[in-house]
Amino acid sequence: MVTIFKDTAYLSQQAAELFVQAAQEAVQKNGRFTVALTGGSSPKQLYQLLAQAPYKEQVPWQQTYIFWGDERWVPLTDERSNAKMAKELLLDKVPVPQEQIYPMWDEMEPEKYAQKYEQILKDHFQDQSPAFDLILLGMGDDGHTASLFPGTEVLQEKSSWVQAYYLAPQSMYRITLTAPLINQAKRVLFMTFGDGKAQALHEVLEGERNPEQYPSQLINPLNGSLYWYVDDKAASRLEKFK
Ligand SMILES: O=C1O[C@H](COP(=O)(O)O)[C@@H](O)[C@H](O)[C@H]1O
Repeated sequence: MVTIFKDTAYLSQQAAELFVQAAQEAVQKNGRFTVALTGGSSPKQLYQLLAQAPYKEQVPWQQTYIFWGDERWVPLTDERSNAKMAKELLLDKVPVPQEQIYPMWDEMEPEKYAQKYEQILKDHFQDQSPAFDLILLGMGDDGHTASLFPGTEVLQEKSSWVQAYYLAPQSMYRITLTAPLINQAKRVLFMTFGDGKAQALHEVLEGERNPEQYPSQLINPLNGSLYWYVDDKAASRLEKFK
């Protein structure tokens, strides 16, 4: 489902509503809410809203488990860290138990940590299917999402849940949930704003299938719902969805 918003404040408000709904439903059904956060600029307003009334009081934080969709492989004190941003804008301001927060970082080799993170997820989901209640995603101007970048090997991944790899153009390691795992989610929400994303958004939603170039095309939950919340700038090249 694609929803086009005139302003990003309203878009983020609707994203906060969806977050609350997903959290309340999950807790009512299964006693806990499992969410993967995203990094980048797109979720910042959402995180600020969730840390304030009325949303702060509506989310069952004590039953919430926080994971990440991806991370730049930098310490948690580094300005580029997706976890640092979420911590400062949201997690330090809400009563989510510390032991239920799983940042994607440790003092070890990234590939080893990817295996460890996968095990953490296996322990969390145990014998249930690894279906996040909600995964938040952004999309870069190049069509990447999470750390699924154009032309990278991780796009071919069919079985593992978490992968880390060196992203040469950025001279850094990245760690990411893989598309097969993301696609198990009950809800996936992309938030995408700005002119810079218009071409990629058009290609992802309306272009020929080419996930090697536009990895966001890989995201299509098997049994869940896919939401695209976009602003009118990002939507400016869409034809079918207007
Ligand atoms: O590097 C990243 O970029 C994407 C997109 O970021 P945005 O600034 O365009 O919202 C983000 O979704 C991802 O988590 C992050 O690692």
